[in-house]
Amino acid sequence: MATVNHNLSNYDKNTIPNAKDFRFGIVVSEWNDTITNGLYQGAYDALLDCGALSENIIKWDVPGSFELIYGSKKMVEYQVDAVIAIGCVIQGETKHFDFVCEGVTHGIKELNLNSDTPVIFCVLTDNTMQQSIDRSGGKHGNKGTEAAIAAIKMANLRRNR
Ligand SMILES: Nc1c(NC[C@H](O)[C@H](O)[C@H](O)CO)[nH]c(=O)[nH]c1=O
Ligand SMILES: CC(=O)[C@@H](O)COP(=O)(O)O
Repeated sequence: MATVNHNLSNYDKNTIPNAKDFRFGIVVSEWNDTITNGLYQGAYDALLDCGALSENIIKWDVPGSFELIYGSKKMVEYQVDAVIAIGCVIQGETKHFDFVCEGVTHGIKELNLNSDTPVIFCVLTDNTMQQSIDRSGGKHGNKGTEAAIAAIKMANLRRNR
């Protein structure tokens, strides 16, 4: 279901495990930082709202979305319960968009396959800046909020399965 038809940023805390015992690593791309900062704030606020402690949320910045791969790998080694990789890739004039999106998607998939720590994909891949604005605290919600909820659920699955 497309985001425009369903704002997934609204969550019911009664359906989400308490996050008080989990440590989270958040890796944030500096490209399009007005967007990525909005995504980070949405994720941070949701983690706290669901019981996470601020001292258990570690934030690292990387230059661009492609560097989320290495940054997330290093964060996994930091012994957190889940990693959130935050980026915003916006179509430019060339095919570079395609390669960055494909690369970061594949890289984060590999991290999930090859480590025991869930890495949540919170990378916007948009055609326009407006689409990014709408999905980082705008009319279509905040993908950072959604990523935080996914991180809590996956950290809980990792702990209890
Ligand atoms: N155009 C965007 C980029 N490009 C930079 C790459 O992510 C990477 O940092 C560079 O290729 C060096 O390895 N990154 C974004 O996050 N968003 C963009 O729109
Ligand atoms: C995703 C990108 O790297 C892209 O925004 C860069 O813009 P351009 O394709 O015009 O060089």
